[in-house]
Amino acid sequence: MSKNKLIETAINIRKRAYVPYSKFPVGAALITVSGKIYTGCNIENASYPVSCCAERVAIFKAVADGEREFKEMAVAADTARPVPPCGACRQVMSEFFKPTMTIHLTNLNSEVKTVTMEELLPFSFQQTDLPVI
Ligand SMILES: O=c1ccn([C@H]2C[C@H](O)[C@@H](CO)O2)c(=O)[nH]1
Ligand SMILES: [Zn+2]
Repeated sequence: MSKNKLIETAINIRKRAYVPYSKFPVGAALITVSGKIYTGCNIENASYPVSCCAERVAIFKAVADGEREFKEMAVAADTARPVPPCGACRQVMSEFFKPTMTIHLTNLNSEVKTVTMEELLPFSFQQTDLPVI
């Protein structure tokens, strides 16, 4: 799938967002190395902190489906600048995405900021930082 199609998919899945509290729908689309597409939207909760962002929904759907190798991601929201993923999502991305993997951050004005995982979360805490037990 092309970069533009992936972005279009991220924009479209915003329609499924469950956002009664923030009224701020976000969409994400993820391509696996095997060529499958996983989408995610944000899903909020009356207990606000239990809400989950679009990016993590897409990654968790893919991982639950047996996928662990990813190629490219797009994230879309109606923001003034290309939407910056939150810190929790950056950490989850860094668990599964290689440092060179590209993430297209976009908004509804067709502004796209393409970053690598390493640019999005440098010096991230990794499995290899844990002591060997
Ligand atoms: O990159 C982002 C930023 C925010 N949100 C969600 C979390 C919450 O539901 C709403 C407002 O923060 O947007 C995402 O899904 N992804
Ligand atoms: Zn997030």
